This record gives sequence, structure tokens and C-alpha cells, in this order.
Amino acid sequence: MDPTNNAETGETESSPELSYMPIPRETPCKKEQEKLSGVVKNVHRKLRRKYREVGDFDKIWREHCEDEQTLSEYALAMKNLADNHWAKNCEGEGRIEWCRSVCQEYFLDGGMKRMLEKDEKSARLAMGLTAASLSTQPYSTIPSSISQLGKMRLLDVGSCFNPFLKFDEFLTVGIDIVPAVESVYKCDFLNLQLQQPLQLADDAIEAFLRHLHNPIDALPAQLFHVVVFSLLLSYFPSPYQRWICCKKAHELLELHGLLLIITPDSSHQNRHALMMRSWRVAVESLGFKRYKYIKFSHMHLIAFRKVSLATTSDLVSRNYPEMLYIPQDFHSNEEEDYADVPVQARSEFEDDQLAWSFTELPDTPYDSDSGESQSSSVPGFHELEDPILLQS
Ligand SMILES: C[S@@+](CC[C@H](N)C(=O)[O-])C[C@H]1O[C@@H](n2cnc3c(N)ncnc32)[C@H](O)[C@@H]1O
Repeated sequence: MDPTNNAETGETESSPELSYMPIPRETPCKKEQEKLSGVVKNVHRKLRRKYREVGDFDKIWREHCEDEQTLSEYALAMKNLADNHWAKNCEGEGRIEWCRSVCQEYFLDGGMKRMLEKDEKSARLAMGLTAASLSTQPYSTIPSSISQLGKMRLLDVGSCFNPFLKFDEFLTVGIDIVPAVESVYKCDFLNLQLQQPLQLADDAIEAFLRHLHNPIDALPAQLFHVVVFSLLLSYFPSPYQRWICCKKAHELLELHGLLLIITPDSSHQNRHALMMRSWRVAVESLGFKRYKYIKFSHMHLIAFRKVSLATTSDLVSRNYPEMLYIPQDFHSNEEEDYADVPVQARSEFEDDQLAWSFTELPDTPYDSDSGESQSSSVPGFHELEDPILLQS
């Protein structure tokens, strides 16, 4: 496994559809792994096919959630991959560790404080105050660190096998339409009802979270420090469903909380740069600001911090939900059918043209909010490959 970022190695770009290859020798273990990832990918493909044919994502989603056999096969396959394949060869583990490191750095090691200081400085400069007057002004809005407040309250949406449960620093609530383990609550995030925020002290909120009832149909707003969407958004066939999820995450987060999005993409970092820029504009319009971004060999990992309680989106003049597209949204049924065949169905140029014709984006700088490059900002953190579920 090559532990370096593909941007650094200058590795030749390949079609995303080729991401499952090459498998040099067909061991029984690899075969089993391919079979399991096939189960998962087929569910995603079937959903997209239905969406293309029927168009009504509410109807498709209802039917999907009633298809218990497909859903439990999916959950079983995911859990099997996590327990028997990723655990052994380290594939797929990198994303969870990345989430953990970002939270540690942001909440416990001063990252949030630095960001808030930077925001305040920019705001004052924008108001015409000089740099000299800045140093004499106290930073009044900085909240106390979470380390004084207890555990980081983390909502893992599409948790499946509850990968965050093992970390002590989090009070983890894992939810899924089909939990693969008992500790995950059954909940359809798309249809989760939001209630008024709890006006309680942190220890009372922790107690509330430790006594949730299964299944979860409703949750109070502003309950969590972290919301994780790990390989969740590409499950949905429609960009509107992805948008609904991001909007709900915004409401469920406390001010200054983090939304962590991990989405599969096996191609070279720059290939879907436009798509990532588009996602950034869409998510920031909800009242977030991008904090970190990194491309691993097989996925994008993005951290957004909630910077305002209000959503800034103007859905009329800009079509923000549509900006949360994935390459597969543009594929035809035929292209999907041949997705595992090693031919490049559409050239990179054609992909980019399609993306451009689809949405015109405001001129937002692409570099990270934290001023860091798009390689890992977590010290000592190495990229791990996860060729399992990508481009499903
Ligand atoms: C590809 S798996 C990712 C599992 C895990 N987060 C990971 O990173 O390995 C996507 C998961 O999202 C779940 N899911 C899809 N739609 C959901 C929804 N509306 N609400 C909750 N979970 C959902 C699926 O059941 C599935 O377990």
C-alpha cells in the first residue's frame, strides 16, 4: 500500500471505475471482499436506476426503506467488510482516524480558538479597524474549550457498525436505517424530526443522550458537537437528499460544531476539484465554513465548522441543492451497468464539461479556511487506501 498522497506521487489518473483493480492474485479472501462490496454497490446502483426511471425520490426512498431483505443484506455485507476485511488489511480505517484527529485538534488542542480569533480579526479588518487596534481588543466571543465541558457529543449518521463507539473521548450516537450492530439506533435521518433545543447544562444533555429510545424519530436541535457523514451522501440518488442531510446537520450542531463529510472518489485529486468546490459553496451557504480538506486515494474528507445559527442560503436565486452532485448523477443506466467493466465510459474532459454546464459557481477561493494545503494536516497521519466501496 502506498502511504503517500496521490497528489504528491503524481500517480497517473485512472478511471474511477477502475478503482477495484488491480487485484494481482485472486485469493479467496479478495474474492469474498469483492462479493461483499458488490452487494453494497448494487444497492446504490439500484437506487440511482430507480431515481432515473421514476424521478420521485420520496416514493423511491419509502420503497427502499420497506425492502427489508435488501437492507439487511447490505448491513450484513458492510459489517462483514469492516470486521473481516478492513480490520485485517487496514483498508477503510483511515477515515475514522481522520475524523478523530480533526476533532481532537479542533476541540481539544486549540483549533477552534484559533479559527475564532481569525474570524474576529477578519471581521474587524473588514470594519476598517487597523492591525494595531486589533491587538488591544479582547476576543470576546471565544467559548471555553470542550475539555472542560466533558465528552464530545458525536452523531454518526449511517453508522452501520458504530466505528466511533470505541473512542472514549466521544459520547457517540450512531444512527442508521438498518443498524448492523445493537448499539446503533434505528433512524431515517432524511425523515428525522427536529425539536426545540434543550436548555440544559452539559451533564444533563449527556444524560439525555445516554437514555435515547430506539427507534429515534426526533431529536432536539443544537445537540451535538460533531456530525459525521462517512460514505453517506453518495448512498442517495438525489442531490436534494444530500442537501436535506446537510441542512439537518446544521440544525443539530451547536454553534462552532463540526460537520465531517467523507465521500468516495478514487480518481486523482484534481479530477473532481470542480465538484468539491461546488460542494463547498453549497454547504457553506447553510452557515458553515470549510475548516479542513484532504484527498485520500479513494475519498475526499472535508470538515466544515458551523459559523452561524442562521442558514444563509437563498434557494431561489441559486440552486444550492443541485450543487451537491456526484459523478454518477450524470451516468446513464447503461454506463452504470458497465461500471465494473474496465473501460472509461466518459473522458475527463467530457465529465468536466458536463459539470460546468450544470452549475456556474461563484468565485470562491479553493484553498482551505485554515490556510493549509489539501494534504493531510494531521501530524503523523498517513493515507490509507480504501478501494472497497468506491464509485459504487
Ligand atoms: C456505505 S455505508 C457507510 C457506513 C459507515 N459510515 C462507514 O463509513 O463505513 C452507508 C450507511 O448509511 C446508511 N444510511 C443510508 N441512508 C440513511 C438514512 N437516511 N438515515 C440513516 N442512515 C442511512 C446505510 O444503511 C448504510 O449503513
